[in-house]
This record gives sequence, structure tokens and C-alpha cells, in this order.
Amino acid sequence: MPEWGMEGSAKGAAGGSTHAGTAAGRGATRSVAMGRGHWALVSSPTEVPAASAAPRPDSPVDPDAAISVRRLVRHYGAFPAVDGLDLDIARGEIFALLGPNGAGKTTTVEICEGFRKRDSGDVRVLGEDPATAGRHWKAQLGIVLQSGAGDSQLTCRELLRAQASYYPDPRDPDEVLELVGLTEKAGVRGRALSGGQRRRLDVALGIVGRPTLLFLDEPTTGFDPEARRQFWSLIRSLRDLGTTMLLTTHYLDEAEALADRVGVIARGRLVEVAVPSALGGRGSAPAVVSWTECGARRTEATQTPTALVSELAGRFGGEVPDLAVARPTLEDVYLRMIGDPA
Ligand SMILES: Nc1ncnc2c1ncn2[C@@H]1O[C@H](COP(=O)(O)OP(=O)(O)OP(=O)(O)O)[C@@H](O)[C@H]1O
Repeated sequence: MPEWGMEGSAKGAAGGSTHAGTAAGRGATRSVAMGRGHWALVSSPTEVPAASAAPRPDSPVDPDAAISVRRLVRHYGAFPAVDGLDLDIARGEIFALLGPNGAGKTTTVEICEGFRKRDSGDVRVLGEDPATAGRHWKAQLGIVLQSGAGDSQLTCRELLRAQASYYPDPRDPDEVLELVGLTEKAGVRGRALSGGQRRRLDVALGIVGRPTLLFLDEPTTGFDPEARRQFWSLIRSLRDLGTTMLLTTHYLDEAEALADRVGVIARGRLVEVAVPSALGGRGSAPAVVSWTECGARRTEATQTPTALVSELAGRFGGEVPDLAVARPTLEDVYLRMIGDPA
């Protein structure tokens, strides 16, 4: 399998390739069977926590979690890029890590991948410390980098076959091509693919080794809307197969569509972890009802929008002009969270 170079940032890994792993060590409850062009789930994915705050820093790392991090610190010079971060990601979960540029996402993820050293803190990924874990552990990871497979002279099928050859229990390259919708492009060189097709190839390279845990770094940047939807559907298929995924993204709709839980990082710390619908108190925030009355726009924040709408319907004797009922969007609460706390 491709070698891990500690402190060689995955973002800039030589060859810009995608690292993948096998499911050699995957848990019994995760095992899957794959027929010709069909993926069959033979066990249900692990239940994920409904919603939670970040784990307490004084609690021990959870060796059964896919990823468990406590009090993680990493400085660049005197600058604390990661400043006491605590995180648990359950097996079978899709977890989206959100945060503004420079918040510390990549540093955290690369420490979990074993690419980057930490100054202090405890980290367990699939039960092992990434700083010391060996080839067997690495073979269980799939990593889809931002840089991607790029300008390869090899065809998609050749690239996948080469990647698969590193692993003892790889998926069939042609079936992976079908899964990512690149069957038609099997004989096409990497360099001749469109941007969106290259990202699909990156994902194909990331999953051909049958990873237990897949890291996806801003996977749909540059996708057109249809390609994004197709990609989301692929990610859901992988979840149904029991693959745990840690996704970093700047697209809040992507986090909302895919993630079981989202974590927001700001200034090197995890600010909050929750299911997307509950982040930042979204679920219990008042609804804003708006309508047009006497030629003017009216708005009212209320915890009982149904009662207000019913009262308005009575007042208007039927349809309420331009009626809208809105709750804070994920973007609203996210922007509030990452704002300056001062
Ligand atoms: N190798 C490095 N040397 C010095 N500083 C670094 C290095 N890598 C990252 N940093 C700094 O650490 C901070 C966190 O960077 P990181 O790449 O982890 O953020 P990020 O959340 O992934 O950002 P983005 O969304 O822009 O990818 C930033 O201020 C960045 O400038």
C-alpha cells in the first residue's frame, strides 16, 4: 500500500494520489458481500448517537469508537492550530467537520490519518494510536485528498487495478467503477476526465481497498449540482455498507444532506457537535412567520407558529398573503457560532 510519510501533509502527498485501505480488520458486524454490480448489506450499520455535546476532556478515549480524540494540541511555532480538541465519531457514522479557513480541520484530520504529529493529547482511530499504528491499521483507512488523482497517463481501470494490488482484500475495480458511475470511462486516461469525473475517480481509488473508515476532504468542490447529488447518493450507499466517513466540507447543504452529526471547529477547538437539525439550538429556536398585510411585510417570531398561522387564516378568511414560516438555517447558526466570541 502507499507509504505514510509522517509530517508529509496528505494535502500535498507525493503524486497527489489517493490512499486507500482494506477492510482486513473490519468488524464482524460491518462485513458486506458484493455481487456482480450489486452491493448487499449483510448487517445493519451501528446506531449513532442522536445528538451530543463534544466529549468531556477528562473522559478517556473510547477504543471502540471509529475516532476518539481528547485534549488534542498542535502548534505551528507558537500558533495553536489545534488547541485542546475533543471528539468522538461512532463506527458507521457519517460525521461532517465544519469550520472556517484555518480553523484546524486539516491538521486534526491529518493527525487522525497518521500523516501529522501532535504535540499532546490522546488519539485513537479504529482503536489504535495513529502515531504508532502499523500497516494493518493503515490498510483499514481510505483517504480521498483534495488534490486527487490528477493528470495520470493511466486509464481509470489501470489506476484502480494498481491501487487494488496494494491490498489483500480489495473490491473489484470494475465494480467500483460502476459504483461511482465511471464504467463508461474505464478505458479513459485520468488526465482526459472532467473535474467532476476526476473526483469520482478519487473516491473510487479511496474505496477500492475496502476501507472501514473513509476520510473525504472537500469531496464535491467543483461538482455541478447533478454530480453532487449523484455523489451524495454514492456516499449514502457506502454508509449502508457500514463505512464510517469523516467529511470536511464548506458546503453546509452537503453537511445537512449527508451527515449524521456535524462538528464545528473554530480557532482549533470543537465548538459544538450535534445532528444537523439541532445544531446551535436550531430545533428549539422560534419560528419566524411572515406575511403581507395592508401592503406591508409583517414578521413575528413565535414558539407556536401553527397557532399564529391559524389565527392569521381566520383573520384573512382563508389564504394568508405571501405566508412563510422559517426556522434558522444551518448556515444561520453556523455563521453565528464561528463569529468572534468577544
Ligand atoms: N505546515 C504548517 N506550518 C505552519 N502553519 C500551518 C501549517 N499547516 C497549517 N498551518 C496553520 O494552522 C492553522 C490551521 O490550518 P488547517 O489547514 O488545519 O486549517 P483548515 O481548517 O483545514 O483550513 P481550510 O478550510 O482553509 O483548509 C492555519 O492558521 C494555518 O495557517
